Amino acid sequence: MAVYTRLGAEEMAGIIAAFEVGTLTSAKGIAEGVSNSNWLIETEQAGTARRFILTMFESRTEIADLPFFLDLLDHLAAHGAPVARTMHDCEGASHRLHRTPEGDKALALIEFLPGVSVSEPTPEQARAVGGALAQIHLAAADFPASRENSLALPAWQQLLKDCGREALESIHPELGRIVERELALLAAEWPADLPRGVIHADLFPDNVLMLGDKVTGLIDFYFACTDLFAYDVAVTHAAWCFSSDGARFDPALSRALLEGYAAVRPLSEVECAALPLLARGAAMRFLATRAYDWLNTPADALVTPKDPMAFARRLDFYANPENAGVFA
Ligand SMILES: Nc1ncnc2c1ncn2[C@@H]1O[C@H](COP(=O)(O)OP(=O)(O)OP(=O)(O)O)[C@@H](O)[C@H]1O
Ligand SMILES: N[C@@H](CCO)C(=O)O
Repeated sequence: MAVYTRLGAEEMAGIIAAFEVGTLTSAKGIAEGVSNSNWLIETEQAGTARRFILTMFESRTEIADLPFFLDLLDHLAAHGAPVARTMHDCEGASHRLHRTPEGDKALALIEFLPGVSVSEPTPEQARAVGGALAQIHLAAADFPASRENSLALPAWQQLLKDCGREALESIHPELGRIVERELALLAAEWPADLPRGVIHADLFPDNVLMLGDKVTGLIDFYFACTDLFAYDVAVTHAAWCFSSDGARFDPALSRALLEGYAAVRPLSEVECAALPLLARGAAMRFLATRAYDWLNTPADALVTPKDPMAFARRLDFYANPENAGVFA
């Protein structure tokens, strides 16, 4: 479920009126998603039905980061990337604050894009996703703002330290040892001088809308930041090329994703050479946040934490020298 804040009908009509997109005709809470509250909004304007997504940002998103995220959507859409534009309100603002019993929360109204998220991607779909990822890397080249990656190596180290070795070993007896070994290697060898720019940083299948083999929407840019392009390729590889439990690697998806990316933005030799290590980092990023959530989510919480071992298995795969050829 992902509607954390209740909005009454009059309240919702008032919110939508401020965006001047017509009269509200329906507002339905969206079940998917875990971080924010989302509604599918329908309005009628001059006899035409229009659809939008209303997002209320819950505690995980810093309001100070919203101009970066929302201006980025507009920039990418204006450069022809499959990304939803934000609807600006009557004062020209990309987001508004709304008073709720838990304090002021930010709201944004975003263009509705057609498409569904695939759960069993085909190689042709992976190829299209690789191409769309490269497209946003190129399209963001002249985006003027930047944002530090708040989930880079120092954050993984801190999150895993906060978990504690004993707690990690309660998830799996080997996890403490693996994390210690891998964090040391990543800290020693993380590349600093590869091409960088704005990256999505979380391009999982549930953040891509597709119709057949075509990408119709890249969504959920709320981890977007300025970091290595090849790291974003590694994140997307880890997210798309395995069964969701991480137990099975699919070489056809991997080949197609990498070819799709390279067809739009060829990777340099140094970027290709760094991919095996960056993929270990990508697996560690999701292992760290998932392990932290696994250990710190109250049993009666509305959301079920995701399995950290699914990314420990991917890490194991990427760390195995026999699999180095995957990125060759
Ligand atoms: N621009 C859009 N057009 C159409 N549908 C959208 C759009 N943005 C979001 N959605 C729908 O809303 C759902 C929830 O959105 P999203 O994944 O951004 O939620 P979240 O809680 O913010 O993120 P997450 O669960 O990844 O932390 C998506 O699965 C998708 O079905
Ligand atoms: N895509 C992430 C959740 C949001 O960062 C995961 O699967 O762990």
